[in-house]
Amino acid sequence: MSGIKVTQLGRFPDVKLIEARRFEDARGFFSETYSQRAFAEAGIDIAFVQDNQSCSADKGTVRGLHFQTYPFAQDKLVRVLRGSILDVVVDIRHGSPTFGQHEKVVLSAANGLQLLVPIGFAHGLVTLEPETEVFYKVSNFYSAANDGGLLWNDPALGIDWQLATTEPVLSDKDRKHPLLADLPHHFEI
Ligand SMILES: Cc1cn([C@H]2C[C@H](O)[C@@H](COP(=O)(O)OP(=O)(O)O[C@H]3O[C@H](C)C(=O)[C@H](O)[C@H]3O)O2)c(=O)[nH]c1=O
Repeated sequence: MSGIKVTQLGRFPDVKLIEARRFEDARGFFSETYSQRAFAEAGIDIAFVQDNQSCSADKGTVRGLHFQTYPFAQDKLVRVLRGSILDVVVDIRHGSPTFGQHEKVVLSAANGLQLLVPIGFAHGLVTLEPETEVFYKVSNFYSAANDGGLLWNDPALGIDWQLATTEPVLSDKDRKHPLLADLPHHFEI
């Protein structure tokens, strides 16, 4: 049975940690990392339309916190091909009892864990090793006009990124996102 194991990530019922079976032998391993059938059988029936991959040369690289707004809002299925990340999700659904709260989890090539980040959550990561490669499927196409963000180190979020230094490697864009208090009501429940 190739099935997947699905568990909830912390306080967020809709954020799922997914473990796909690894068939190990003397050569290494094989894994069906994504199967529309296995995911649907586990209650995850999302039509992914685009695959993304990023490589970060340095440990301590922060990417995020990102989301796309409607009509290009995206669910994301994130995994690590090489190295490891601390993956962070923040509930940005106004009206949610957990609005502004976050959960985080280590995803690595070694643990093979995947994270399903649904629409309504901002997503970010910090690399824990050099040359870390992240792969993720998304349920809507890229739209620069709908590219949203939240400031990674907003004190109101209280995220411990476990950085060895105070300054991460960061894009100029990621230095300029709004604070949670100033975030427009892109998502509401
Ligand atoms: C996301 C994306 C970007 N691009 C272009 C736009 C920029 O010229 C360049 C780098 O984009 P960006 O700096 O937004 O890439 P990251 O900082 O890795 O952001 C991503 O990583 C964080 C963790 C996320 O969760 C987002 O899905 C995603 O925004 O690729 C595209 O052409 N298509 C795309 O789907």
